[in-house]
Amino acid sequence: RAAGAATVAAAPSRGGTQKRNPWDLKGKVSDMEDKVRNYQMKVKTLNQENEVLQDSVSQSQRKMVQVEKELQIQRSQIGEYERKLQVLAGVQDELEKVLSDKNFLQKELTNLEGKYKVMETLRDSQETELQTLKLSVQESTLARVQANLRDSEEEVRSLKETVAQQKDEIYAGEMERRRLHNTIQELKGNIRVFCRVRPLVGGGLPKHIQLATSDNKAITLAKTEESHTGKTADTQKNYNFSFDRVFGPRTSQQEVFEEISLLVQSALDGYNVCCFAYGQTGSGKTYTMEGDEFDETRGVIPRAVQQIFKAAGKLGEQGWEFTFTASFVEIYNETLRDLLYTGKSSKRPEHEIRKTASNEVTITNLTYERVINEDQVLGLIALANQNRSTAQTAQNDRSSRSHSVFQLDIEGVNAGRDVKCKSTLCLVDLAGSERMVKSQSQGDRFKEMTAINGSLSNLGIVIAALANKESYVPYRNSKLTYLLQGCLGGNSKTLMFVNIAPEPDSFGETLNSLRFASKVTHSSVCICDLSVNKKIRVD
Ligand SMILES: Nc1ncnc2c1ncn2[C@@H]1O[C@H](COP(=O)(O)OP(=O)(O)OP(=O)(O)O)[C@@H](O)[C@H]1O
Repeated sequence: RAAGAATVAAAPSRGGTQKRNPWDLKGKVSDMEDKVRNYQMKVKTLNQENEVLQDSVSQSQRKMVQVEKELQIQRSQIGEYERKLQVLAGVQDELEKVLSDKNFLQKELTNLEGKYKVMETLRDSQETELQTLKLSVQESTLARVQANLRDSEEEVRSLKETVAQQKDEIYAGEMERRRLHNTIQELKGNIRVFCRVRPLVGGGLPKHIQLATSDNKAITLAKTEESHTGKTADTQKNYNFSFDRVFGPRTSQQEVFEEISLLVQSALDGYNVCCFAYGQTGSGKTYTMEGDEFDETRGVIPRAVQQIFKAAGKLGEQGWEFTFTASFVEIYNETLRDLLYTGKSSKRPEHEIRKTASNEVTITNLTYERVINEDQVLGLIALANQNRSTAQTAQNDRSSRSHSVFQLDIEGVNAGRDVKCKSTLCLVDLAGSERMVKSQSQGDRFKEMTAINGSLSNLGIVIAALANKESYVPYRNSKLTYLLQGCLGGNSKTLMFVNIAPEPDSFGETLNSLRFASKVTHSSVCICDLSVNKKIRVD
């Protein structure tokens, strides 16, 4: 306002700076009016300006309020930012920490990488070293193994030589054993006769039969002859016989078999072996040959079969391989019957004895069964017995009147030695040898009797001819001897059991049996007193 006042004071008056005369009051009033107007103008202007200014002040105040508001907002934003900044500072601290951690880890990593590289280098060098070591170890091991191998080969070679040598020795020993065994058997006689006395049915010992206890080879049959006149004393006639062995009524099946087992061994050694049981019905032939089902009372056939398979198994260790073929045939009325036949009875084939080109005896249409063990053979024996008993029911007492022939063909091959052996073990249960009064026999019975007598006496003749080494042996005179031709004679071993019944009423038959057997064993020697013989009734 001072400036405004100054401006008013300085406002030009009319005529500018022309000074009014002191008198000129009018002029002076006009001037003053001019000045007031001027001032009023100026006040107006100033008021206007003031209004403008007040407007602008209120505007500015509003703006200031606005600005303050904004400032407030800004402040609160700044506060917000400051909080965020604080948070960010915390985050930054965290980040810095992480960063420093990262740096630390980075350093560690670099450190570890360095170490890893060192380790890698170490590993590489160690691997190279190991490789070198391995190679050298392998080489030395290889050399050692090769040396061991050479030693082992040498050892194996020498062992092989020893084994071959031992095998040779065993083989030579086996051959020597066979030779000696055969020599012993030949010394004992290729034809032997054993006598076996059956126990009395009620037990005890028969009075008319005396056995020599000294050597078990003699048997005496005593017959008391009553005085015909009554004036002289009764006389006792003794009939003495000697055989290769006499078995008393108490002899067990085992003891009997011990004697035969040597012959069974001969069969495996390649010699034909034939074992007969001769005697009247009920004298113990079947008991001797087959026995019964109990272990201790088993007879020759099951024991022989057991021994054969056992011995074959042992010879197998020395390179021998055996094949066994079994057959079982019955001869009844000079007719052959297959005891192993299992077909229909209506289709039962007929059989003929034939000789092959190699002079071997064979029977047409007969069952020849390959067997590999004892049980199989025992099964066949059971089948044969079944077949026999079927025929027996159809024809009473038939088995006593037929011969049954069990044959086991044995073939041995020792491929390593290029040797073979072939033999037959023949075990025969003969028909009952009792004679019948001709007048009492008619029809079929007569035919049977003739057939039995014929074949048994022919068997005696054949064995006697063989024992006497006669040039002609009448094998073909009966089916039995024809069938057994291969097993009798030559190097074959023949054993005949003469079974005798101990009952006094069998005296005649017993004497006949002993005479028959005696004829076989001492064919050229007559032991019995023929004059006495004439007095004995044999029917
Ligand atoms: N040594 C013995 N010990 C005990 N019992 C025996 C003996 N010998 C035979 N026996 C018995 O006597 C009876 C007749 O024997 P076995 O059947 O063997 O005679 P066999 O001569 O074969 O007669 P068959 O000619 O009728 O066949 C049978 O019951 C048998 O068990």
